[in-house]
Amino acid sequence: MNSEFRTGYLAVIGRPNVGKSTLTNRLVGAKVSITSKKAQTTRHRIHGVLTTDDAQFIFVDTPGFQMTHKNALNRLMNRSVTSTFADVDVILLVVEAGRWGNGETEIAKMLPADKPVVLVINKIDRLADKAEVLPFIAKVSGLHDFAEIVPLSAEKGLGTDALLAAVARYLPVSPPVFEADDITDRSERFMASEILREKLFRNLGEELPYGIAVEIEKFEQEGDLRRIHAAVIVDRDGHRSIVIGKAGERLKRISTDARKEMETLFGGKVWLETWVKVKGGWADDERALKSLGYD
Ligand SMILES: Nc1nc2c(ncn2[C@@H]2O[C@H](COP(=O)(O)OP(=O)(O)OP(=O)(O)O)[C@@H](O)[C@H]2O)c(=O)[nH]1
Repeated sequence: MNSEFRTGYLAVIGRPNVGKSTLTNRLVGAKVSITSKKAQTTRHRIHGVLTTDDAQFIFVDTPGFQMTHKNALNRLMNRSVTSTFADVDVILLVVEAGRWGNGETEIAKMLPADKPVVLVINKIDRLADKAEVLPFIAKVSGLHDFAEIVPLSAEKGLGTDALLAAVARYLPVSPPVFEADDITDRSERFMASEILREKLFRNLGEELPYGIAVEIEKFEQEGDLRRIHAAVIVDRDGHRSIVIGKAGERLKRISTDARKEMETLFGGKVWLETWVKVKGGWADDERALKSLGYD
């Protein structure tokens, strides 16, 4: 192995809708491995891993920034900031070409001084003339001491290699944490739980109970069909109704969103059964939804 191999943790942050998910998915794709070679040094959940010849990029979840809820930033300021930035090596702040608004100003205030922040200027495909980005770069470079500024289009895949090259420099020299190509159904299982978790975050917004977790209890494959049994685990009985929603509608929406994304990712039908479990005891009688999807 390359003795200069680098491995590090990255947080992708930014205002809602700037393209964080598009960027992360473009970089990571479905290639996720959960076989850790050594103890994880992060408290974060891993969103995805990209391994190249020279480096391993480990993308961590940044829930505070993934919520579309208008109070997401307040919430983040109150309690998530430290944990979002703890343990990562590089922060990728994503903005849209030509747009630096209040959201960006607020986020910039929270950036830690001791971590490299790479500014990603996304959606440059929208610019009629790519040179239009130059005055914007000049402007934003004065707003924070960015380690690098990289214009790109996450959707079109333009400039993403340049981003990786720019980011790799800030990762510590260290062997990979994850196996490079170990794509097994365990990794699909992992992706399934991450997708469901993300849908919970999105749909519950500010109501997201503390300590909520997802457990994939069964993951079976028959041809192209995957049968997945997932439990959403909450701390207290009162949290269950929050997740389930009126007449089970919320959990149904969450599960449908999750199933659709799983089907796209896995390239086949998914039969997803989801229910809510209160930590410490099963609540099968309250099983919210029996079978979803596979229509
Ligand atoms: N034109 C263009 N659109 C993009 C690009 N990247 C993302 N988008 C679009 O921007 C919208 C938001 O993208 P997401 O990746 O969901 O943004 P996000 O920052 O993850 O959003 P939240 O999860 O709500 O915080 C989607 O409609 C994307 O298709 C890009 O490079 N160019």
